[in-house]
Amino acid sequence: MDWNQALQESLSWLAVASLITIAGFAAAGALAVRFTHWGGQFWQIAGPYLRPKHSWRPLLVFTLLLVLTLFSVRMNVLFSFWYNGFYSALQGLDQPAFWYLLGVFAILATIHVLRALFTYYVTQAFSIHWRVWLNDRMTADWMRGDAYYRGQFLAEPVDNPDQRIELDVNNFVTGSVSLALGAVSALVSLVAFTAILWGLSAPLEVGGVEIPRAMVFAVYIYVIVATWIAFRLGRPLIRLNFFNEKLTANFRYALMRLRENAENVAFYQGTGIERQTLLGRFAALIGNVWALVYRSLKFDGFNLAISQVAVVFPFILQAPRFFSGAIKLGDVMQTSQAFGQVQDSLSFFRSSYDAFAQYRATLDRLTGFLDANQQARTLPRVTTQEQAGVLEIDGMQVLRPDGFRLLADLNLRLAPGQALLIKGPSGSGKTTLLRALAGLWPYAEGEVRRPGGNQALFLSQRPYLPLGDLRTAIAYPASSAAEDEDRLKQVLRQVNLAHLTEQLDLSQDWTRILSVGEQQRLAFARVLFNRPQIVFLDESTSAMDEGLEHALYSLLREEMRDTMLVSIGHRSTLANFHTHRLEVDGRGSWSLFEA
Ligand SMILES: Nc1ncnc2c1ncn2[C@@H]1O[C@H](COP(=O)(O)OP(=O)(O)OP(=O)(O)O)[C@@H](O)[C@H]1O
Repeated sequence: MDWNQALQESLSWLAVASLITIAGFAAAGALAVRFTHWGGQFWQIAGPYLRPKHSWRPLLVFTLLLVLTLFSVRMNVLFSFWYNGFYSALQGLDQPAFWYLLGVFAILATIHVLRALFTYYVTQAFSIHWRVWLNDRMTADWMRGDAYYRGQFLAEPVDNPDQRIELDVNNFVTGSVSLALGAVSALVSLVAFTAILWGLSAPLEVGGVEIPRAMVFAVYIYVIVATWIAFRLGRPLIRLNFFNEKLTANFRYALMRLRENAENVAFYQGTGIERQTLLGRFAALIGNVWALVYRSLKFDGFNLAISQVAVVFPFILQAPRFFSGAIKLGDVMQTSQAFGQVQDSLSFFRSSYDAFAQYRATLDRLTGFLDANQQARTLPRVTTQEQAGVLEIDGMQVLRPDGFRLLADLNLRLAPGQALLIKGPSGSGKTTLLRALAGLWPYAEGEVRRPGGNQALFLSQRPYLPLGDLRTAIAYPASSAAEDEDRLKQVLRQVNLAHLTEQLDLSQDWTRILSVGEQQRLAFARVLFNRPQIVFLDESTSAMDEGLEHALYSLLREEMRDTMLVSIGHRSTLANFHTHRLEVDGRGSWSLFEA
């Protein structure tokens, strides 16, 4: 190799290889997207990001990554020629060449280090931007059209959306980048180093038959046979790794559930049975870990042995020519290196089999998630029109998921300041009616006109406090600004939670700290803070005594005279605060009374 020409040659090699690789990659990518299932899935997830319509940047950066991958292959090729020259100089006791090649090495090594760091940075930046975009898309898609809630009504609801958003998005991005660049690197290295081996190999006579370029054929046969055996040995690892993830998740879920329900378990003194569950799940996990260990012993043992043989195999093949003086030490060393590179490149496809299987599982989970969200959005819901200052229900039918009719043909109208109390036996569909009015319940028909957006507030049976500080919890779903401080304190005092006024900025797990009754009072503070035109209260005072319930309803009526109320409640004392009463029997019939 003429090192004076190396830069120029390398640049033209890089230009040609880049053009071929980019064209080949684009063509292979388009074919995969068009004709393979996984390609289609990939495009469903990543298409909107990679399309130039969105931005040219991702495509340009990925192209840069392809070029950097080729650059890395070229560096390896240069190093292999450097080794050749260096060992030949040593063998020839050629001191000037020795020092000259050390100088060349300094340049090569500097470029190599800078290239590696730059490639690392660009790969990470590309992955991070992609992950940010994908996370944004997935969470937005999950929230859009209430898919996160309505997904439960699908025939096959998706499991663990949290895992899909957090873990699978990350795995998808890293998997896509590493598999794509790994395959390109392996293929280009394969071509480049096969060419080097081709140049270094001589014919070999086996049983009187002369095999031309025997070295190249020997490498391929060696690696293909080794790959096939390793593949057979390693195949069960895919299943074992899959189980490992699943069993770990099961164990972690059991631990998390115990933590979530600590108080209940403690009251029941149920630690014995909980421990049994934990140990049972852990035993399953550990059983699988042992299976992984035994399988890895065979698999890694074989791989280690093969790579040890691979150290000497090229030397053995080239030994006769070296000792006969036909080739130099440098050629032998370069042969060994090229042999290693070809072996690595071919091995990539074997070792990636596992990674690719996991990648396909990730694709399944992400596309399954997007499809389920889409289906959840297309589930029917009552037609809701936003209209200020009125609640009108026309021809509403509410069914159970099994088709049983809970409520038939409901019609009613509320004007500002009016209040409706819904009563009926347990399980008669009162909460479900509120779900239908909120547009959440898919098994309902009819038309609803009511205030929308922030002007309607639904307080559900189980109080909900978001993560974060207390001011966020009070203002929810609105956000609170600094100037709201006085109003926040005032509404807290109004609902008898004056002791919390100094803790507005404290981030705690408020659901755990506050009693259910206090959480219900906080929900009333939320109503007073947001002042909506209509409030739906589903047994929102169930944990309070009658006196407190009376005080809070009186407060609502005094402070928000024009607000419409729709309450569900069992206590007769509630009737005083409502202008209308709707009684449902849970079999379709209903009666409306005016107070
Ligand atoms: N997601 C669901 N899947 C299947 N059935 C459901 C679902 N949600 C509610 N149901 C059923 O619909 C019926 C009405 O439930 P709903 O919660 O509306 O009753 P309710 O009148 O509010 O009862 P309670 O007074 O006890 O709160 C019940 O039989 C319940 O089991």
